[in-house]
Amino acid sequence: MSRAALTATRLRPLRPALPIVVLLAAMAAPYFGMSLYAARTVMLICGLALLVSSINIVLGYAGELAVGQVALYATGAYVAGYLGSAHGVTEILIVIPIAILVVIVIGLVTGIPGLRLGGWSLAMVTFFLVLLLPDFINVFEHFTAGTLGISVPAPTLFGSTITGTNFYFLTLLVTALWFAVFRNLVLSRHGAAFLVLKHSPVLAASLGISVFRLKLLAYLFGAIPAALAGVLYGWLQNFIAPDTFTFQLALSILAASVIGGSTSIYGAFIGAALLQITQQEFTSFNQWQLVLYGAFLILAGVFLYNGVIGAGRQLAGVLRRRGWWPTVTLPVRTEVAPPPAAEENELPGEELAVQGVSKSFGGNRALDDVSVTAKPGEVTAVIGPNGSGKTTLLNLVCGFYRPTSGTISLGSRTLAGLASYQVARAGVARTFQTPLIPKDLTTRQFVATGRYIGESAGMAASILRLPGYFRRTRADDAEAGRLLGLLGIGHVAEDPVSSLPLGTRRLVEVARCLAARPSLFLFDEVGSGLDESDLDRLADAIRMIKRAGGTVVLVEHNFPLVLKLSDTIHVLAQGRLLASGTPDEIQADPRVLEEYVGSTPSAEGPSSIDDFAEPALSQTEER
Ligand SMILES: Nc1ncnc2c1ncn2[C@@H]1O[C@H](COP(=O)(O)OP(=O)(O)OP(=O)(O)O)[C@@H](O)[C@H]1O
Repeated sequence: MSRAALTATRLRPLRPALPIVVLLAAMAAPYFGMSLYAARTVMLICGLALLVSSINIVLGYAGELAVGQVALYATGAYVAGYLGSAHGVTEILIVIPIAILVVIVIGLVTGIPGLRLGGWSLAMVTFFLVLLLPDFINVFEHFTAGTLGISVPAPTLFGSTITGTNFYFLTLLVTALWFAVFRNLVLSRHGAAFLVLKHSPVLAASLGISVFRLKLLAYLFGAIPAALAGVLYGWLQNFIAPDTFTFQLALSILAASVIGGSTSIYGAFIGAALLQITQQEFTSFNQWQLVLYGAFLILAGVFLYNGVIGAGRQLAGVLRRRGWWPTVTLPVRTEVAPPPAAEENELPGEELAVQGVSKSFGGNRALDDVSVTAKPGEVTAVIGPNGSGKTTLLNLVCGFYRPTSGTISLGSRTLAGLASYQVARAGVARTFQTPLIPKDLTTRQFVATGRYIGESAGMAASILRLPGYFRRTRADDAEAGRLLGLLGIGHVAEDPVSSLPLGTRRLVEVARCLAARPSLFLFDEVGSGLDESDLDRLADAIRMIKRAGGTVVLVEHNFPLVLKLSDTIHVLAQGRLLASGTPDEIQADPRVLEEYVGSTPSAEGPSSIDDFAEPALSQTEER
């Protein structure tokens, strides 16, 4: 890592520990004459905030619409009711784990088929879960007492009954603990993985993330606060009946999530408070709530990104730019030695062998019997006119498509037939023709997602903030900063990655690939849209990968860049391999010129392919 990057400073908005202050104030309130009504309101807001956080994890972070939280909420309440009234089990440390276990089982039963089928299946499965809830309650009448409802005895802790102010404290404590867990998870590399998944499952898979597993994990994780909310609600009410758990409630917590900001942690409290207070204070509101929530969801979807929290962040951004918002300068953590540069630490390059690969899309033969090899320590370019099959070739290598025939291997491993995330784990990293850039991540965080599969996931370490979490975060931060510096864009490390212009996004994608330290780099039109200085930096980075022993496949329209960097060039035309050779051989090949120009070279016509390419780098530079 460069000294400059190490000693650089980062600007962060001033964030007082507001949640802790609010929690302490709420804890102290009973000692300052808080009314029972106010305490009850706070407890109901906590319960709703737990429910809303369930939606935030699944929808706001992992991007999967699931509306079954109300069913899981009901499950938590009924578990507390059944255990207490039928078995006399009211011990908090027994009831809460059982409720969590039951909702996780329900989550698995609904989530596995819902997510396996893809598309809107999970939304449909959970929608019907809520719709059929009254029927389920009747079917399981033995446990639920059907439409009559069931009493929920007060909870106990080590034999002492928890009521009144103690129950108020219990509610605050459970809510605070959950939000600490939620915060620690989403502010770790796992939260970044959720945001990547939300933006693009294709990108997530290319980082080695199993989309199905991560979505299921988010869904199950999101079931936990719903169960907690249900148990607390049952204990608060001491009686539950099916008419509480309606589809109307499902819609209102969805609206609360959108109001607060679904990709936020504490926005859940804003949404929950608005929901609870409007319901309590304006009784006429209740008959209009479905219409109003529906209208609000449409309006918020169109005009508001990430609810009140998003609007607040935008406003803070504007104020900060004008110098009206306080900022603190944090030194970059320098106590950890940065990992060695790739050049000092050889890349594990392996040979890519594509043998006789064909791919048809219906009647369209996108690739026809193509064989290409790419060696470690070399840059292998694949060029060809639009629609000649270059991206299809990359997609086949990455496992996004399966070849109609032929084999693909990397070193001794066969890639064809592996799922895309398995290909990534086998050591393949790629950029995309249109860079896939998630929202709500800084550039540094995004580059660090390249390292997601490099080390064990450490979810428990992240949630509990164990030393391993800090070690990994420092290493991720340092490596991401180093790579950004290497590409000459270290100054954007703390900027939202989605705010970057196209050229910078392409360089950021290269940094993300480098972070994975893969055996094979697949660069898809990575030079497109870059100005000359960016192209120089890109060329330097590719040369560095080559020197470090990495295998590079470069799909590129910028012919001068290709000539400058490549050891071997393969030319595709209409899905077939037209020519292969060194840059000199390819430049001199009349078939290639004809394919690009549409005629054989003539005295009047262009003399080389790069007459048609975007002017960029001098070909006379060192290869
Ligand atoms: N998923 C798909 N479904 C149907 N046809 C496809 C699909 N992907 C690619 N094709 C077709 O395969 C052919 C090759 O497309 P491909 O995108 O690989 O070309 P390319 O050389 O990368 O072009 P460009 O330089 O414009 O990116 C085209 O005819 C395209 O329409």
